[in-house]
Amino acid sequence: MKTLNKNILHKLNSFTLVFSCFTLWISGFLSTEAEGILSYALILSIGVVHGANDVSLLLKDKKESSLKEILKIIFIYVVVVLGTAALFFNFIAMATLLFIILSGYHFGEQHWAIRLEIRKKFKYIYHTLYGILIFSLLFHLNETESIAVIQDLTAVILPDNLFFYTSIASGGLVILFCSYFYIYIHRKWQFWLQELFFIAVIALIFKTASLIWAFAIYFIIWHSLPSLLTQLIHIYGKAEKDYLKAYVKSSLLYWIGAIVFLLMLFYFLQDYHKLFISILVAFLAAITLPHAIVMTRMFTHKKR
Ligand SMILES: CC1=C(/C=C/C(C)=C/C=C/C(C)=C/C=C/C=C(C)/C=C/C=C(C)/C=C/C2=C(C)CCCC2(C)C)C(C)(C)CCC1
Repeated sequence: MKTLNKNILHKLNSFTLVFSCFTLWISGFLSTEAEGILSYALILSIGVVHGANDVSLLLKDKKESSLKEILKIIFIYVVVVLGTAALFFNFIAMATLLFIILSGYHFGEQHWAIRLEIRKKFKYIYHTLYGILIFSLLFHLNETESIAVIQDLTAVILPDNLFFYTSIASGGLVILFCSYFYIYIHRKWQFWLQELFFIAVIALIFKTASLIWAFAIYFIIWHSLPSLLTQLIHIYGKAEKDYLKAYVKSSLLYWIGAIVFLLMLFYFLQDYHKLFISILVAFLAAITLPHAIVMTRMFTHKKR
């Protein structure tokens, strides 16, 4: 998959910024409870749907998509999800750390793969660093809440200021990489200034909103919707209303499967965690690995 066409990218950037401002504006009218409910509704609808078409994405490269082939992919996917969940609960602290790093890579890849072609030897490390910067800012700017959720999830009490230091370290490394990319790949200072502006907007959202609302805004507006657009272009060649309908239709069963899985996790884990958000993190951790693999395959498609 190539970087997005300039026109489409321009529209996507404008949409992302306008909607981010809109969500910040409406949060002024919402109570904390309403913000929480809206966040979970968005994460479990648009957020989960953006990963529910992974089977179609995998089948896209195959010549034939027989029922046997579909069932085989679903079987492997379910095994990876259950295996990750089992690993998560047996080594919860280590698994949470790995999950945050993998999520960083996945979020960084979605942001950059459509904007800039980076050579393989830098790509994985840079995408991961960028995502770690995003998570560090989210956790640092909502420090008390983040430390409480991580404690509820893993029983580990993190020191104050940890995320301040990870923000500085990842931010410094991202700036180093960007300076290199500016010199050797893309000598357009307007592009880099715009990226700096995006980081400032994201930090403002994280500072103003509660933890779950800030995460939901980033996850939906900055990650899931751009991912949906990229997937539509990859599967159908264009992002049009009818294709979106077809995408949602073919995602439906997998979406229901994922929600049933979340309900099962809730049933088994409710006595172990005080906060629902901890169960949500465990759920996302279990379904992220296969989804991240499918997305990396999609982004590297054209090189095969
Ligand atoms: C196909 C299929 C399916 C489905 C799937 C799906 C539906 C997917 C999705 C996917 C997805 C949908 C993904 C997502 C991702 C996400 C992410 C990557 C996130 C991350 C996050 C984070 C890392 C965070 C965290 C935190 C913490 C840690 C603390 C504080 C709070 C917070 C939350 C911020 C199933 C299973 C049924 C099976 C069959 C096949």
